Amino acid sequence: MRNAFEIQGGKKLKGEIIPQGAKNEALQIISAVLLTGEKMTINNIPDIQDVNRLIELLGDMGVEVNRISRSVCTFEAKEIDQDFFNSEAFKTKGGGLRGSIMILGPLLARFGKASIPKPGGDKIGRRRLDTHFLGFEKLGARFDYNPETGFYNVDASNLRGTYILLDEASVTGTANIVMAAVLSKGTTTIYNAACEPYLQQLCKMLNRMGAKISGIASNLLTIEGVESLGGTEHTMLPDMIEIGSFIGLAAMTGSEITIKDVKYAELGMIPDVFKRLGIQMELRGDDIYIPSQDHYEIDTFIDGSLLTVADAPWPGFTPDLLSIVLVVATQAKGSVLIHQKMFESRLFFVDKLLDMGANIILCDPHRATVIGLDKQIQLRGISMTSPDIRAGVSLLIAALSAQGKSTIYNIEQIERGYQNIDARLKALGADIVRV
Ligand SMILES: CC(=O)N[C@H]1[C@@H](OP(=O)(O)OP(=O)(O)OC[C@H]2O[C@@H](n3ccc(=O)[nH]c3=O)[C@H](O)[C@@H]2O)O[C@H](CO)[C@@H](O)[C@@H]1O
Ligand SMILES: C=C(OP(=O)(O)O)C(=O)O
Repeated sequence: MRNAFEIQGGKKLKGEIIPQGAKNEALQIISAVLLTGEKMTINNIPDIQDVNRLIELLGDMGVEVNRISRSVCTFEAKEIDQDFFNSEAFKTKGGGLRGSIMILGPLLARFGKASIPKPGGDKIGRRRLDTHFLGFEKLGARFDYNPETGFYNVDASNLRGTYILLDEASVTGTANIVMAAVLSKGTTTIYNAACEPYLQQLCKMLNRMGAKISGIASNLLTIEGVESLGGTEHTMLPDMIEIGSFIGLAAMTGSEITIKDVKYAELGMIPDVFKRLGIQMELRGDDIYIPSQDHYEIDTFIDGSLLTVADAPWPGFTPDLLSIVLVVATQAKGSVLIHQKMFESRLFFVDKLLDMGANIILCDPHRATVIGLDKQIQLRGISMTSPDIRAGVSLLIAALSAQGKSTIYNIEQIERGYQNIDARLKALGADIVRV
């Protein structure tokens, strides 16, 4: 199996790149097709493992799936094969990705019961699901977890709207509860709701299907339950995490890159965080143009103290881009403290960057101080294994900037979230071979 990339680093890249549709939005939107028996047409679907697995799972459940092209798919969830939920196939496939947890809300809303194997996803620390189940319970569901089978079973024949204060602003948790609430009786109020663009897109689509959700983009959602939902068409936003990854890639490799049609207004503080690392960029129409730059200098706080880049629930900075910020900082002038507040095992990949010659002090599992090399010393190519999706891309960026050859193993981790990444980077001049 060809599951490694061999990279000859040190080349400047040049050209235009189109971001894929957003992975984390796609997982919500595709789960939501279960809420109606009518036809749903979904555009700009990223052709990546996680999303393809979810689409396959829906097909196995009995949803009529028509893949018109790699990026457009129609779904009709007229009937669902309830026996499939007891099968080994469901255990393997459902457990294979984190996003599968979001079929629970729609299944509960429409069929009154659902079960799901403990979901997969990255090993980036503890990833609890309390918010999801506490929310379902508030709506009147009962759930149990069977440690022997590894299944969560939820029963909810009569969901009723209520006031829910989420114990944390969980992204997939909010999506799940919203999808359960749209068909519940009465009014549901969700406070401390996550409000990422993924969720805004989901809520807007649900409203087009006939749902009554207000407060979209805020952390207070009000949902008036309706009897049923109809079909609609939906187009995914460009993937903001991919856009951030490409900004980092351009800076680190000194490349001139234009990222096309980014939907800038939806990127929140992402461009500003990269600008504080000293990276120049220009908004041209709706494209981000990054000139080739040999140096970039990290800003300090106004009082002159060391800059900290930390994650926070939206509109804060997404944790999914902190690994990329970290790697880009290794070649900046100046220093920065990276504070990964949400996940406790997402910074350990810095060991690989240390092997490549980067100057980083891992203070504790959540914090790393990066002392930039200002491109005075290039990183060295090494062999490494990708531990998770974003660390994987960060290592790929490091390898593309490094002197000599690097090999990255376990690239499924990268490919579950980045579409055709080797071919797309090769088109910009990168030297990547799949081995
Ligand atoms: C499929 C999908 O969409 N995955 C994304 C989703 O995962 P997911 O929805 O699983 O992540 P959650 O938002 O539930 O939580 C992520 C982590 O942050 C912690 N937490 C969360 C909210 C909060 O207010 N305080 C807090 O500490 C949680 O305990 C957890 O450790 O959101 C994460 C956080 O943006 C992203 O990294 C994932 O890429
Ligand atoms: C952590 C991520 O994905 P998942 O939640 O699917 O593991 C991610 O997209 O960075």
